[in-house]
Amino acid sequence: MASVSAAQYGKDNIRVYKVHKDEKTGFQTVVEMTVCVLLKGDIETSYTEADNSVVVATDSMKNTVYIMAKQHPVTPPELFGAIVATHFVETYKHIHSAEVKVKVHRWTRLTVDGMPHPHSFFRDGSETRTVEATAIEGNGISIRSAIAGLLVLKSTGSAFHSFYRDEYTTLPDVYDRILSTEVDCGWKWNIFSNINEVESAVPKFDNAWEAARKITLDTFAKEVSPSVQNTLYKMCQQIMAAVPEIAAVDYSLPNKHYFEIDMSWHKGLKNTGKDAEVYAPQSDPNGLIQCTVSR
Ligand SMILES: O=c1[nH]c(=O)c2[nH]c(=O)[nH]c2[nH]1
Repeated sequence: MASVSAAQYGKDNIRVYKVHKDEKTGFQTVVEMTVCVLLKGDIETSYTEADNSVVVATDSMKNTVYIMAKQHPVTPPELFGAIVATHFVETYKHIHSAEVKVKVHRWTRLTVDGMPHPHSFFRDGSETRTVEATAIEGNGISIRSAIAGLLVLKSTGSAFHSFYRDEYTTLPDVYDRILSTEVDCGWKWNIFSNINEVESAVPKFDNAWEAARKITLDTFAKEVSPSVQNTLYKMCQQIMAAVPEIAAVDYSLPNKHYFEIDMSWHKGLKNTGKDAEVYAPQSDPNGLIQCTVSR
């Protein structure tokens, strides 16, 4: 008889919105999130014997996320994720691990007539702030914070040459190219023993996110990049130095290619090398450069 060697289940794509209304100033602040909850524990019999008595319904998980959002702060997402994850392992004796992913969508306050508007917002790009908080019974809470979907491009200040050449190589050395990527950058915090430790760390979460975002964008802009690999590593080093409480930083960067278009066939038009102005953006295939840097 085959046995279950790994099992988890939960609710994905739980969409939640919370508004904070400041009665004094009349200003409202909004948070929109997409949450995923995955539970592990003594649940094998639900798979092997149709024993639903061990199944906390995924519908109940959705309800729990709504109730937790009402009863607790939803910011920073690290704290909210840790609260929800801890709830599941503490509430159900047979659940030993809960992984909660919180993806925060951007609602940026509108400026109207030069003033921040009290209750109107716009979606500022597809970037999200994401958190994976995992509570494991007896083993504390692990948290990975991340920036995802931050699309950037530089029109010069990037090169790629002197790479390995063999009979499969057609790419020429390039000393001036376009560099574009969609940043996925994560940082793992040292393990928290319990929810109180996460609460004490609250001011650090926003600071780390701001530092990682600034370092990523500043380095992308300022560095003359010899490769995605090296630029990514320089970002990792700076984030590790800026946030002492993290154990590791990881990046996953697609290299979104922009191809030169040879127009010499049309009346000798010059559009390559230093004359390149019109390019063909490629949707696929793309390079994919990943790295994790630890202490
Ligand atoms: O920055 C780069 N890294 C690579 O590994 C690579 N490979 C490639 O074809 N172009 C690039 N660019």
